[in-house]
Amino acid sequence: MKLAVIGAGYIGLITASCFAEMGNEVICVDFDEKKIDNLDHYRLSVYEPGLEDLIRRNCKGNRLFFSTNLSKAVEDSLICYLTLSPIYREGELSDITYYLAVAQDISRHLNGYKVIVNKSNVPVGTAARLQKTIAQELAVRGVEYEFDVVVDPEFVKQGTAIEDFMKPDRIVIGCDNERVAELMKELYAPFVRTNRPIIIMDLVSAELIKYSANAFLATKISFMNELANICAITGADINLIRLGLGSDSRIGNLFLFPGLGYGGLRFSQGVRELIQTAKTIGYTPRLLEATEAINQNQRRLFIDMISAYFHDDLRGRVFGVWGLSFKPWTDDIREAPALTVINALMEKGARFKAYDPQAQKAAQEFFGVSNTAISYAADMYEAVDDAAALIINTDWTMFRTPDFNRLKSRLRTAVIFDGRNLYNCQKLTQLGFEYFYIGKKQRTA
Ligand SMILES: NC(=O)c1ccc[n+]([C@@H]2O[C@H](COP(=O)([O-])OP(=O)(O)OC[C@H]3O[C@@H](n4cnc5c(N)ncnc54)[C@H](O)[C@@H]3O)[C@@H](O)[C@H]2O)c1
Ligand SMILES: O=c1ccn([C@@H]2O[C@H](COP(=O)(O)OP(=O)(O)O[C@H]3O[C@H](CO)[C@@H](O)[C@H](O)[C@H]3O)[C@@H](O)[C@H]2O)c(=O)[nH]1
Repeated sequence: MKLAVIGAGYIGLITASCFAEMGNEVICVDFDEKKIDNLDHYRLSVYEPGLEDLIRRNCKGNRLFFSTNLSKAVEDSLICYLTLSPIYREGELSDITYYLAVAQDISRHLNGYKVIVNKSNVPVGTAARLQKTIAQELAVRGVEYEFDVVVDPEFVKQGTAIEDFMKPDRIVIGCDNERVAELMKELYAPFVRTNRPIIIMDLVSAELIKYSANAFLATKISFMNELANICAITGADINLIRLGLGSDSRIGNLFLFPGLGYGGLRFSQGVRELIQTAKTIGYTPRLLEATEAINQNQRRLFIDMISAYFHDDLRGRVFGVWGLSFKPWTDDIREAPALTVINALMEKGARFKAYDPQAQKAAQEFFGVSNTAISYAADMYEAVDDAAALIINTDWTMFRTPDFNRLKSRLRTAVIFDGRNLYNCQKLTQLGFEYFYIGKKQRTA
Protein backbone atom coordinates (compact mmCIF):
# COMPACT_ATOMS: atom_id res chain seq x y z
CA MET A 1 0.00 0.00 0.00
CA LYS A 2 1.02 3.63 -0.39
CA LEU A 3 1.29 5.50 2.88
CA ALA A 4 2.16 9.01 4.02
CA VAL A 5 3.49 9.45 7.54
CA ILE A 6 3.26 13.07 8.66
CA GLY A 7 5.75 14.00 11.39
CA ALA A 8 9.24 12.49 11.14
CA GLY A 9 9.77 12.44 14.92
CA TYR A 10 10.33 9.35 17.02
CA ILE A 11 6.98 7.63 16.36
CA GLY A 12 6.86 8.84 12.75
CA LEU A 13 10.22 7.24 11.97
CA ILE A 14 9.32 3.96 13.67
CA THR A 15 5.93 3.84 11.91
CA ALA A 16 7.28 4.78 8.48
CA SER A 17 10.27 2.43 8.55
CA CYS A 18 8.34 -0.57 9.93
CA PHE A 19 5.55 -0.23 7.36
CA ALA A 20 8.21 0.10 4.64
CA GLU A 21 9.95 -3.00 5.99
CA MET A 22 6.70 -4.94 5.34
CA GLY A 23 6.84 -3.90 1.67
CA ASN A 24 4.66 -0.79 1.70
CA GLU A 25 5.74 2.39 -0.09
CA VAL A 26 6.02 5.13 2.51
CA ILE A 27 6.67 8.87 2.26
CA CYS A 28 7.59 10.35 5.62
CA VAL A 29 6.95 14.10 5.76
CA ASP A 30 8.18 16.75 8.16
CA PHE A 31 8.07 20.53 7.87
CA ASP A 32 11.55 20.73 9.39
CA GLU A 33 13.81 20.95 6.33
CA LYS A 34 16.98 20.34 8.33
CA LYS A 35 15.52 17.17 9.82
CA ILE A 36 14.57 15.85 6.38
CA ASP A 37 17.98 16.73 4.97
CA ASN A 38 19.64 14.88 7.86
CA LEU A 39 17.38 11.87 7.35
CA ASP A 40 18.30 11.79 3.68
CA HIS A 41 21.87 11.34 4.92
CA TYR A 42 20.78 8.78 7.57
CA ARG A 43 21.43 11.24 10.41
CA LEU A 44 18.77 10.67 13.05
CA SER A 45 17.79 13.12 15.79
CA VAL A 46 16.58 10.26 18.02
CA TYR A 47 18.35 7.19 19.35
CA GLU A 48 16.54 3.87 19.02
CA PRO A 49 18.36 0.55 18.66
CA GLY A 50 18.14 -0.76 15.07
CA LEU A 51 16.32 2.27 13.65
CA GLU A 52 19.16 3.65 11.56
CA ASP A 53 19.73 0.28 9.86
CA LEU A 54 16.01 -0.10 9.18
CA ILE A 55 15.81 3.34 7.61
CA ARG A 56 18.94 2.79 5.55
CA ARG A 57 17.70 -0.58 4.25
CA ASN A 58 14.26 0.66 3.25
CA CYS A 59 15.49 3.89 1.67
CA LYS A 60 17.94 1.86 -0.40
CA GLY A 61 15.09 -0.53 -1.30
CA ASN A 62 13.07 2.46 -2.59
CA ARG A 63 10.23 1.80 -0.17
CA LEU A 64 10.93 4.70 2.21
CA PHE A 65 11.26 8.34 1.22
CA PHE A 66 11.65 11.55 3.22
CA SER A 67 10.13 14.81 2.09
CA THR A 68 8.92 18.25 3.13
CA ASN A 69 6.25 18.17 0.44
CA LEU A 70 2.96 17.44 2.22
CA SER A 71 0.75 17.92 -0.84
CA LYS A 72 2.57 15.34 -2.97
CA ALA A 73 2.70 12.84 -0.09
CA VAL A 74 -1.07 13.13 0.45
CA GLU A 75 -1.91 13.01 -3.25
CA ASP A 76 0.21 9.88 -3.78
CA SER A 77 -1.05 7.94 -0.74
CA LEU A 78 -4.16 6.03 0.25
CA ILE A 79 -3.46 6.19 3.99
CA CYS A 80 -2.09 9.27 5.80
CA TYR A 81 -0.72 8.66 9.29
CA LEU A 82 -0.54 11.60 11.69
CA THR A 83 2.42 11.19 14.06
CA LEU A 84 2.68 14.72 15.38
CA SER A 85 3.08 15.72 19.00
CA PRO A 86 0.20 17.75 20.40
CA ILE A 87 1.20 20.64 22.66
CA TYR A 88 1.07 19.57 26.31
CA ARG A 89 0.42 22.10 29.06
CA GLU A 90 0.41 21.12 32.72
CA GLY A 91 -3.10 20.94 34.15
CA GLU A 92 -4.82 21.17 30.76
CA LEU A 93 -5.82 18.80 28.01
CA SER A 94 -3.25 18.74 25.19
CA ASP A 95 -3.72 21.52 22.68
CA ILE A 96 -4.58 20.04 19.29
CA THR A 97 -5.10 23.34 17.43
CA TYR A 98 -2.08 22.82 15.21
CA TYR A 99 -3.02 19.17 14.81
CA LEU A 100 -6.33 20.27 13.31
CA ALA A 101 -4.48 22.81 11.16
CA VAL A 102 -2.40 19.97 9.67
CA ALA A 103 -5.62 17.98 9.06
CA GLN A 104 -7.00 21.03 7.26
CA ASP A 105 -3.82 21.20 5.18
CA ILE A 106 -4.20 17.53 4.28
CA SER A 107 -7.83 18.13 3.22
CA ARG A 108 -6.64 20.77 0.75
CA HIS A 109 -4.77 18.02 -1.12
CA LEU A 110 -7.32 15.21 -1.02
CA ASN A 111 -7.76 13.95 -4.57
CA GLY A 112 -9.82 10.81 -3.93
CA TYR A 113 -10.72 8.44 -1.08
CA LYS A 114 -8.20 8.69 1.78
CA VAL A 115 -7.84 7.32 5.25
CA ILE A 116 -6.47 9.69 7.88
CA VAL A 117 -5.05 7.76 10.82
CA ASN A 118 -4.14 9.25 14.16
CA LYS A 119 -1.26 7.53 15.94
CA SER A 120 -0.51 10.24 18.50
CA ASN A 121 -1.67 10.46 22.10
CA VAL A 122 -4.41 13.05 21.84
CA PRO A 123 -7.39 13.99 24.01
CA VAL A 124 -10.52 11.87 23.75
CA GLY A 125 -12.77 13.34 21.05
CA THR A 126 -9.93 14.35 18.72
CA ALA A 127 -11.03 11.91 16.00
CA ALA A 128 -14.47 13.52 15.84
CA ARG A 129 -12.82 16.95 15.57
CA LEU A 130 -10.59 15.66 12.77
CA GLN A 131 -13.66 14.36 10.89
CA LYS A 132 -15.37 17.72 11.26
CA THR A 133 -12.29 19.73 10.19
CA ILE A 134 -11.75 17.62 7.08
CA ALA A 135 -15.43 17.69 6.09
CA GLN A 136 -15.52 21.48 6.49
CA GLU A 137 -12.44 21.97 4.33
CA LEU A 138 -13.79 19.71 1.59
CA ALA A 139 -17.04 21.72 1.66
CA VAL A 140 -15.02 24.94 1.27
CA ARG A 141 -13.27 23.37 -1.71
CA GLY A 142 -16.64 22.28 -3.09
CA VAL A 143 -15.48 18.66 -3.59
CA GLU A 144 -17.05 15.45 -2.32
CA TYR A 145 -14.18 13.01 -1.80
CA GLU A 146 -14.87 10.23 0.64
CA PHE A 147 -12.57 9.88 3.63
CA ASP A 148 -12.32 7.96 6.90
CA VAL A 149 -10.68 8.89 10.18
CA VAL A 150 -9.08 6.03 12.12
CA VAL A 151 -7.54 5.86 15.60
CA ASP A 152 -4.54 3.52 15.74
CA PRO A 153 -2.97 3.90 19.20
CA GLU A 154 0.72 3.08 19.41
CA PHE A 155 1.96 0.91 22.29
CA VAL A 156 5.70 0.66 21.48
CA LYS A 157 8.25 1.21 24.23
CA GLN A 158 11.36 3.30 23.72
CA GLY A 159 14.37 1.02 23.41
CA THR A 160 12.39 -1.92 21.98
CA ALA A 161 10.15 0.03 19.63
CA ILE A 162 11.00 -1.84 16.42
CA GLU A 163 10.43 -5.27 17.94
CA ASP A 164 7.21 -3.98 19.58
CA PHE A 165 5.96 -2.58 16.27
CA MET A 166 6.87 -5.61 14.17
CA LYS A 167 5.48 -8.11 16.70
CA PRO A 168 2.67 -6.31 18.51
CA ASP A 169 0.73 -7.93 21.38
CA ARG A 170 -2.39 -6.57 19.72
CA ILE A 171 -3.48 -3.95 17.25
CA VAL A 172 -6.31 -1.65 18.30
CA ILE A 173 -8.23 0.05 15.50
CA GLY A 174 -10.88 2.68 16.19
CA CYS A 175 -13.12 3.40 13.21
CA ASP A 176 -16.76 3.77 12.30
CA ASN A 177 -17.33 1.54 9.27
CA GLU A 178 -16.61 -1.92 7.93
CA ARG A 179 -14.79 -0.80 4.76
CA VAL A 180 -12.00 1.00 6.56
CA ALA A 181 -11.82 -1.73 9.21
CA GLU A 182 -11.08 -4.26 6.44
CA LEU A 183 -8.45 -1.96 4.91
CA MET A 184 -6.67 -1.55 8.24
CA LYS A 185 -6.79 -5.32 8.83
CA GLU A 186 -5.14 -5.80 5.43
CA LEU A 187 -2.42 -3.27 6.31
CA TYR A 188 -1.66 -4.99 9.61
CA ALA A 189 -2.09 -8.62 8.49
CA PRO A 190 1.69 -9.15 7.96
CA PHE A 191 2.37 -8.01 11.55
CA VAL A 192 -0.03 -10.45 13.21
CA ARG A 193 0.70 -13.72 11.41
CA THR A 194 1.19 -15.46 14.76
CA ASN A 195 -2.49 -14.85 15.43
CA ARG A 196 -2.16 -11.73 17.53
CA PRO A 197 -5.55 -9.98 17.62
CA ILE A 198 -6.63 -6.93 15.65
CA ILE A 199 -9.33 -5.44 17.86
CA ILE A 200 -11.81 -3.21 16.05
CA MET A 201 -13.79 -0.70 18.10
CA ASP A 202 -15.38 2.74 18.03
CA LEU A 203 -13.22 5.86 17.81
CA VAL A 204 -13.64 7.10 21.39
CA SER A 205 -12.84 3.71 22.97
CA ALA A 206 -9.66 3.44 20.91
CA GLU A 207 -8.64 6.94 22.02
CA LEU A 208 -9.20 6.03 25.66
CA ILE A 209 -7.38 2.69 25.45
CA LYS A 210 -3.97 4.27 25.01
CA TYR A 211 -4.36 6.42 28.11
CA SER A 212 -5.81 3.46 30.01
CA ALA A 213 -2.92 1.12 29.16
CA ASN A 214 -0.30 3.67 30.23
CA ALA A 215 -2.22 4.61 33.39
CA PHE A 216 -2.67 0.94 34.36
CA LEU A 217 1.06 0.24 34.01
CA ALA A 218 1.91 3.44 35.88
CA THR A 219 -0.47 2.37 38.66
CA LYS A 220 1.24 -1.04 38.88
CA ILE A 221 4.56 0.74 39.39
CA SER A 222 3.15 3.09 42.04
CA PHE A 223 1.52 0.14 43.80
CA MET A 224 4.92 -1.55 44.08
CA ASN A 225 6.53 1.67 45.26
CA GLU A 226 3.89 2.06 47.93
CA LEU A 227 4.60 -1.51 49.07
CA ALA A 228 8.33 -0.74 49.08
CA ASN A 229 7.67 2.16 51.43
CA ILE A 230 5.72 -0.16 53.73
CA CYS A 231 8.66 -2.60 53.58
CA ALA A 232 11.02 0.19 54.61
CA ILE A 233 9.11 0.38 57.89
CA THR A 234 8.26 -3.28 58.48
CA GLY A 235 11.57 -4.75 57.32
CA ALA A 236 9.88 -7.03 54.76
CA ASP A 237 11.89 -7.53 51.55
CA ILE A 238 10.26 -5.79 48.58
CA ASN A 239 12.39 -7.76 46.10
CA LEU A 240 11.03 -11.06 47.45
CA ILE A 241 7.51 -9.66 47.56
CA ARG A 242 7.87 -8.77 43.87
CA LEU A 243 8.79 -12.37 43.06
CA GLY A 244 5.93 -13.77 45.14
CA LEU A 245 3.40 -11.42 43.60
CA GLY A 246 4.59 -11.74 40.03
CA SER A 247 4.43 -15.51 39.93
CA ASP A 248 0.63 -15.31 40.28
CA SER A 249 -0.37 -15.56 36.62
CA ARG A 250 -3.25 -13.13 37.23
CA ILE A 251 -0.71 -10.49 38.28
CA GLY A 252 2.28 -11.26 36.04
CA ASN A 253 5.95 -10.35 36.46
CA LEU A 254 6.11 -7.24 34.31
CA PHE A 255 6.07 -3.66 35.55
CA LEU A 256 6.49 -4.67 39.18
CA PHE A 257 9.94 -3.18 39.69
CA PRO A 258 10.04 -0.71 42.56
CA GLY A 259 12.39 2.21 42.23
CA LEU A 260 12.55 5.91 41.60
CA GLY A 261 9.18 5.72 39.87
CA TYR A 262 8.23 6.03 36.27
CA GLY A 263 9.69 8.74 34.07
CA GLY A 264 9.44 9.69 30.44
CA LEU A 265 6.86 11.95 28.86
CA ARG A 266 4.35 9.26 28.09
CA PHE A 267 3.48 7.84 31.50
CA SER A 268 3.72 11.14 33.36
CA GLN A 269 1.74 13.20 30.84
CA GLY A 270 -0.59 10.28 30.07
CA VAL A 271 -1.65 9.84 33.70
CA ARG A 272 -2.04 13.59 34.19
CA GLU A 273 -4.01 13.90 30.97
CA LEU A 274 -6.38 11.08 31.93
CA ILE A 275 -6.90 12.81 35.29
CA GLN A 276 -7.68 16.01 33.40
CA THR A 277 -10.03 14.21 31.00
CA ALA A 278 -11.97 12.76 33.93
CA LYS A 279 -12.14 16.10 35.72
CA THR A 280 -13.49 17.92 32.66
CA ILE A 281 -16.46 15.54 32.68
CA GLY A 282 -16.99 16.00 36.41
CA TYR A 283 -15.36 12.81 37.74
CA THR A 284 -12.62 12.78 40.37
CA PRO A 285 -10.18 9.95 39.50
CA ARG A 286 -8.83 9.22 42.98
CA LEU A 287 -6.75 6.16 42.05
CA LEU A 288 -4.98 8.01 39.21
CA GLU A 289 -4.28 10.99 41.45
CA ALA A 290 -2.71 8.65 44.00
CA THR A 291 -0.63 6.96 41.26
CA GLU A 292 0.88 10.28 40.25
CA ALA A 293 1.36 11.53 43.84
CA ILE A 294 3.17 8.31 44.88
CA ASN A 295 5.36 8.60 41.80
CA GLN A 296 6.45 12.15 42.62
CA ASN A 297 6.99 11.25 46.29
CA GLN A 298 9.27 8.37 45.30
CA ARG A 299 11.92 10.76 44.03
CA ARG A 300 11.58 12.90 47.15
CA LEU A 301 12.13 9.87 49.44
CA PHE A 302 15.31 8.94 47.54
CA ILE A 303 16.64 12.49 47.77
CA ASP A 304 15.86 12.56 51.51
CA MET A 305 17.58 9.18 51.97
CA ILE A 306 20.81 10.48 50.41
CA SER A 307 20.62 13.79 52.21
CA ALA A 308 19.92 12.20 55.61
CA TYR A 309 22.95 9.91 55.30
CA PHE A 310 25.18 12.98 55.06
CA HIS A 311 23.25 14.79 57.85
CA ASP A 312 21.98 17.23 55.22
CA ASP A 313 25.51 18.52 54.69
CA LEU A 314 26.12 18.09 50.96
CA ARG A 315 28.10 21.24 50.22
CA GLY A 316 31.15 20.34 48.15
CA ARG A 317 30.51 16.58 48.21
CA VAL A 318 30.99 14.86 44.86
CA PHE A 319 28.70 12.02 43.82
CA GLY A 320 29.20 9.51 41.05
CA VAL A 321 26.00 9.09 39.00
CA TRP A 322 25.06 6.11 36.87
CA GLY A 323 22.16 6.78 34.54
CA LEU A 324 20.53 9.99 33.33
CA SER A 325 17.93 8.76 30.82
CA PHE A 326 14.41 7.95 32.08
CA LYS A 327 14.96 4.27 31.20
CA PRO A 328 17.64 2.16 29.51
CA TRP A 329 18.18 2.06 25.75
CA THR A 330 17.18 5.63 25.10
CA ASP A 331 18.81 9.06 25.15
CA ASP A 332 15.53 10.59 26.32
CA ILE A 333 15.79 12.51 29.60
CA ARG A 334 12.32 14.07 29.56
CA GLU A 335 10.68 13.60 33.00
CA ALA A 336 13.67 11.46 33.99
CA PRO A 337 13.86 10.91 37.78
CA ALA A 338 17.64 11.44 37.50
CA LEU A 339 17.10 15.12 36.73
CA THR A 340 14.89 15.67 39.80
CA VAL A 341 17.38 13.85 42.04
CA ILE A 342 20.44 15.71 40.72
CA ASN A 343 18.70 19.10 40.75
CA ALA A 344 17.52 18.71 44.35
CA LEU A 345 20.95 17.59 45.63
CA MET A 346 22.67 20.27 43.54
CA GLU A 347 20.55 22.90 45.29
CA LYS A 348 22.01 21.62 48.56
CA GLY A 349 25.52 22.16 47.22
CA ALA A 350 26.37 18.67 45.91
CA ARG A 351 28.48 18.14 42.78
CA PHE A 352 28.32 15.28 40.32
CA LYS A 353 30.30 13.22 37.85
CA ALA A 354 27.77 11.40 35.68
CA TYR A 355 27.87 8.53 33.24
CA ASP A 356 25.12 7.43 30.86
CA PRO A 357 25.76 5.43 27.67
CA GLN A 358 23.41 7.61 25.59
CA ALA A 359 21.98 10.56 27.48
CA GLN A 360 25.05 12.63 28.44
CA LYS A 361 24.63 15.09 25.59
CA ALA A 362 20.96 15.70 26.42
CA ALA A 363 21.80 16.08 30.12
CA GLN A 364 24.58 18.54 29.34
CA GLU A 365 22.08 20.66 27.40
CA PHE A 366 19.59 20.39 30.28
CA PHE A 367 22.02 21.38 33.07
CA GLY A 368 23.94 23.84 30.89
CA VAL A 369 27.37 23.34 29.34
CA SER A 370 28.94 25.85 31.69
CA ASN A 371 27.42 24.28 34.83
CA THR A 372 30.45 23.39 36.93
CA ALA A 373 28.40 21.39 39.46
CA ILE A 374 28.16 18.48 37.04
CA SER A 375 30.72 16.90 34.74
CA TYR A 376 30.51 13.82 32.56
CA ALA A 377 32.66 10.70 32.61
CA ALA A 378 33.98 8.63 29.72
CA ASP A 379 33.00 5.37 31.43
CA MET A 380 31.05 4.13 34.44
CA TYR A 381 34.12 3.66 36.67
CA GLU A 382 35.56 7.10 35.94
CA ALA A 383 32.24 8.55 37.19
CA VAL A 384 32.87 7.22 40.71
CA ASP A 385 36.50 8.32 41.06
CA ASP A 386 36.95 9.73 44.54
CA ALA A 387 33.18 10.08 44.95
CA ALA A 388 31.42 10.24 48.33
CA ALA A 389 28.87 7.71 47.04
CA LEU A 390 27.42 6.22 43.86
CA ILE A 391 23.85 7.15 42.90
CA ILE A 392 22.05 4.84 40.43
CA ASN A 393 19.08 6.33 38.58
CA THR A 394 18.63 4.12 35.50
CA ASP A 395 18.79 0.34 35.10
CA TRP A 396 21.07 0.16 32.06
CA THR A 397 22.15 -3.48 31.71
CA MET A 398 25.85 -2.66 32.09
CA PHE A 399 25.18 -1.43 35.65
CA ARG A 400 23.68 -4.75 36.73
CA THR A 401 26.91 -6.69 37.22
CA PRO A 402 29.77 -4.24 37.73
CA ASP A 403 33.20 -5.21 38.99
CA PHE A 404 32.50 -4.42 42.66
CA ASN A 405 36.15 -4.53 43.70
CA ARG A 406 37.02 -1.99 41.04
CA LEU A 407 34.04 0.11 42.07
CA LYS A 408 35.06 0.02 45.72
CA SER A 409 38.65 0.92 45.00
CA ARG A 410 37.63 3.99 43.00
CA LEU A 411 34.99 5.36 45.35
CA ARG A 412 36.25 7.51 48.20
CA THR A 413 33.69 5.83 50.50
CA ALA A 414 31.99 2.55 49.55
CA VAL A 415 28.40 3.79 49.64
CA ILE A 416 25.74 3.07 47.02
CA PHE A 417 22.28 4.63 46.72
CA ASP A 418 20.47 2.41 44.25
CA GLY A 419 17.25 3.87 42.83
CA ARG A 420 16.61 0.74 40.74
CA ASN A 421 17.22 -2.12 43.22
CA LEU A 422 19.85 -3.78 41.05
CA TYR A 423 21.90 -5.65 43.67
CA ASN A 424 21.70 -8.14 46.49
CA CYS A 425 22.02 -6.25 49.77
CA GLN A 426 23.60 -9.16 51.67
CA LYS A 427 26.27 -9.66 49.02
CA LEU A 428 27.12 -5.97 48.89
CA THR A 429 27.35 -5.74 52.67
CA GLN A 430 29.77 -8.71 52.66
CA LEU A 431 31.85 -6.88 50.04
CA GLY A 432 32.09 -3.93 52.40
CA PHE A 433 29.58 -1.55 50.83
CA GLU A 434 26.95 0.44 52.62
CA TYR A 435 24.08 -0.28 50.29
CA PHE A 436 20.79 1.66 50.22
CA TYR A 437 17.92 0.73 47.94
CA ILE A 438 14.21 1.41 47.53
CA GLY A 439 12.29 -0.30 50.35
CA LYS A 440 15.34 -0.97 52.55
CA LYS A 441 14.46 -0.99 56.24
CA GLN A 442 15.08 2.43 57.69
CA ARG A 443 17.53 2.72 60.56
CA THR A 444 15.74 3.34 63.81
CA ALA A 445 17.06 6.14 65.94
N1 LIG B 1 7.77 8.45 22.00
C1 LIG B 1 7.04 7.39 22.36
O1 LIG B 1 7.50 6.45 23.02
C2 LIG B 1 5.60 7.28 21.92
C3 LIG B 1 4.96 6.03 21.95
C4 LIG B 1 3.64 5.94 21.53
C5 LIG B 1 2.95 7.10 21.11
N2 LIG B 1 3.59 8.30 21.11
C6 LIG B 1 2.83 9.49 20.65
O2 LIG B 1 3.18 9.79 19.31
C7 LIG B 1 3.14 11.21 19.09
C8 LIG B 1 4.42 11.67 18.48
O3 LIG B 1 5.45 11.50 19.44
P1 LIG B 1 6.99 11.67 19.06
O4 LIG B 1 7.74 11.28 20.27
O5 LIG B 1 7.27 11.00 17.76
O6 LIG B 1 7.04 13.27 18.84
P2 LIG B 1 8.17 14.14 18.13
O7 LIG B 1 8.03 15.52 18.69
O8 LIG B 1 9.47 13.42 18.18
O9 LIG B 1 7.73 14.19 16.58
C9 LIG B 1 6.80 15.06 16.00
C10 LIG B 1 7.35 15.47 14.62
O10 LIG B 1 6.33 16.20 13.91
C11 LIG B 1 6.95 17.24 13.18
N3 LIG B 1 5.94 18.25 12.84
C12 LIG B 1 5.35 19.15 13.67
N4 LIG B 1 4.45 19.89 12.97
C13 LIG B 1 4.47 19.44 11.70
C14 LIG B 1 3.75 19.81 10.53
N5 LIG B 1 2.87 20.80 10.55
N6 LIG B 1 3.99 19.13 9.38
C15 LIG B 1 4.91 18.13 9.36
N7 LIG B 1 5.63 17.74 10.45
C16 LIG B 1 5.40 18.40 11.60
C17 LIG B 1 8.04 17.74 14.10
O11 LIG B 1 9.05 18.45 13.38
C18 LIG B 1 8.56 16.41 14.68
O12 LIG B 1 9.61 15.89 13.87
C19 LIG B 1 2.83 11.83 20.47
O13 LIG B 1 1.46 12.13 20.58
C20 LIG B 1 3.19 10.74 21.44
O14 LIG B 1 2.43 10.83 22.63
C21 LIG B 1 4.90 8.41 21.47
O1 LIG C 1 8.63 -2.30 36.61
C1 LIG C 1 8.86 -1.17 36.13
C2 LIG C 1 8.78 -0.89 34.74
C3 LIG C 1 9.04 0.41 34.31
N1 LIG C 1 9.39 1.38 35.19
C4 LIG C 1 9.63 2.75 34.69
O2 LIG C 1 8.50 3.16 33.93
C5 LIG C 1 8.89 4.09 32.93
C6 LIG C 1 8.29 3.73 31.61
O3 LIG C 1 8.87 2.51 31.12
P1 LIG C 1 8.40 1.84 29.73
O4 LIG C 1 6.95 1.59 29.76
O5 LIG C 1 9.29 0.68 29.48
O6 LIG C 1 8.78 2.98 28.69
P2 LIG C 1 8.03 3.86 27.59
O7 LIG C 1 8.91 3.88 26.40
O8 LIG C 1 7.66 5.16 28.25
O9 LIG C 1 6.69 3.08 27.16
C7 LIG C 1 5.39 3.43 27.65
O10 LIG C 1 4.86 4.54 26.96
C8 LIG C 1 4.72 4.35 25.53
C9 LIG C 1 4.24 5.66 24.93
O11 LIG C 1 2.95 6.00 25.35
C10 LIG C 1 3.75 3.21 25.29
O12 LIG C 1 3.63 3.04 23.87
C11 LIG C 1 4.27 1.93 25.95
O13 LIG C 1 3.32 0.88 25.76
C12 LIG C 1 4.47 2.20 27.45
O14 LIG C 1 5.04 1.06 28.10
C13 LIG C 1 10.43 4.11 32.96
O15 LIG C 1 10.84 5.27 33.65
C14 LIG C 1 10.81 2.87 33.73
O16 LIG C 1 12.02 3.01 34.42
C15 LIG C 1 9.47 1.11 36.55
O17 LIG C 1 9.77 1.98 37.35
N2 LIG C 1 9.21 -0.17 36.98
